[in-house]
Amino acid sequence: MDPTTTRAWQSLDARADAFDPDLRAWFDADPDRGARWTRQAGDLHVDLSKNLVDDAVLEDLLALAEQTHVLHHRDRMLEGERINVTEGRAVLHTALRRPSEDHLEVDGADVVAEVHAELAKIYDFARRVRSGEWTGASGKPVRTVVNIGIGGSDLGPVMAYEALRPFVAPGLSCRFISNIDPTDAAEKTRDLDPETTLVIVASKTFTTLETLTNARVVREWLLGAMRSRGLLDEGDAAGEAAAIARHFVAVSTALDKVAAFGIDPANAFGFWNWVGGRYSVDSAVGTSLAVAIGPERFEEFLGGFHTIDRHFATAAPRDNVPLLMGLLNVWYGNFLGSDTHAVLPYSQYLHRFPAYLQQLTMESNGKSVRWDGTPVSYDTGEVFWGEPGTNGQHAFYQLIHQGTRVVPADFIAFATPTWGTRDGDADVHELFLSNFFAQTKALAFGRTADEVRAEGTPEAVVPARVFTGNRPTTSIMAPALTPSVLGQLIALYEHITFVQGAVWGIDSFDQWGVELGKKLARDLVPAIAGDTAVLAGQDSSTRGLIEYYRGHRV
Ligand SMILES: O=P(O)(O)OC[C@H]1O[C@](O)(CO)[C@@H](O)[C@@H]1O
Repeated sequence: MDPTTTRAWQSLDARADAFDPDLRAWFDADPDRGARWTRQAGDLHVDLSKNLVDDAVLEDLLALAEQTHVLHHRDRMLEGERINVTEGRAVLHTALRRPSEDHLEVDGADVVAEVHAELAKIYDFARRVRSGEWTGASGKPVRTVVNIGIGGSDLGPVMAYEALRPFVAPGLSCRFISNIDPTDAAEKTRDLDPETTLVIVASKTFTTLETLTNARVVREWLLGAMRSRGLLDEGDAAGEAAAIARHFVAVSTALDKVAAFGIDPANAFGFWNWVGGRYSVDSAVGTSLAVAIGPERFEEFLGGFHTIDRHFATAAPRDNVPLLMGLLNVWYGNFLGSDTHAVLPYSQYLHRFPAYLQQLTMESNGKSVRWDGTPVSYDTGEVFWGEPGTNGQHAFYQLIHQGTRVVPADFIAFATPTWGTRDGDADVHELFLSNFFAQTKALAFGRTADEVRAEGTPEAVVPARVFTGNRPTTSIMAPALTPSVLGQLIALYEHITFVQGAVWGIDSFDQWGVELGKKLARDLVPAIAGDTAVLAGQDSSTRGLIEYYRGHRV
């Protein structure tokens, strides 16, 4: 449906015209605003009070959710209806983290049972690798797991691995190869010991050019390195197959294609086409993580997702954190003119979280037509971006504090640093957190000209030192960055993304927008290689760029 036809949308439109937010005045008038606008979801303590929202706007936003049937749509997703209409698929990433005693039948199969059967295989494999029972071809245990994948088959695993580094088994590490730029695989294999390396080729479709190319490159590297160590003879096909069987496993929904690539399907972990790539870190796509942190911690990770799934499914609308945060994003994007949204984790371990969220949110909600193919007449997905604090403070926060654009921002922090710290680091953590607390305060309340003057600032400089305030933020805190809390954070953003897509009436689960570029890249290969006829058929810009490349390549 077209959300602009709802009464709630029209009311929000009218409200936005006259909206004159004043966080200072709102906090002064309501000493309980902080508590009144704080919600709990699992371990996540979410303070919404520094958003540009009052009770009237909240009521309209909740009415908008009702009039666009967001919660009905949520239930259809959770029950396995084919809400990914352009691909005719169910959307069931939430089934990946349901407990084994649950049941959910889709197309005659109990998907929860299937999930747990696959998890059991992954956990068994992870235990064998971690214990040293699984060895490479020369009998040495695995020291490095190399995940080859891209998009959802890379960003989730690498983000979660980085976030949970303190839980990684000593002596084990992961590397991630994603880019088809040959320097990526070259750099990641340069100092690797092939005898102790296990490669996981992760691709939902097992057709992705980057991943299959990198898998071939790394296979050649591994076999070549084995040969140069005298562990394999030139032309020994059986020896090669045996080496591949010990050093390569795959993750995919297309096990036939895995076999065609030369990986024994017995060494493959599957998932299902009802899991979108960007929603797949908690499927077999997370195998590298399961090996790195171990099955018990991976279970906690899944448990964290499930906690937020339950919250999203059951919490009353006005306490439902993903619903509220999704609706606030709609408020900023569609009514207050924000084009972007910053995510600023005060945790170095979360340094890949914004990049992960970029795929989750922008591949999901960067759409211009609704489910029924009709064009939207309003903005959809905003640009998500971010960097960990405090680094960002010394880079782009200037614009968030004093620029002309309003950038709603989510600040994320943890009470206890717990790991990666040394004795005495508690003080440093407090300095770190003082920045987290200070930034949202500065953004909300700013600094008036009179306050600046009172500091003795020369009059000529006063305007430049004024902070208008009223820069919206949400603060998310949790006790510590554990596997469970990471799962909770990911699920929170998955459901925020869902809520926005549901209000806009778009299909958040397809990604046709990535296809054209892939096709054109394939079509251009002959022109780049020197086919003059194909080159002549290109537009003048593309032709000129290819000619430049051909003229300058050394
Ligand atoms: O896992 P696959 O099939 O290799 O796809 C990788 C990524 O490519 C995309 O399809 C986009 O091209 C993403 O949606 C996906 O996560």
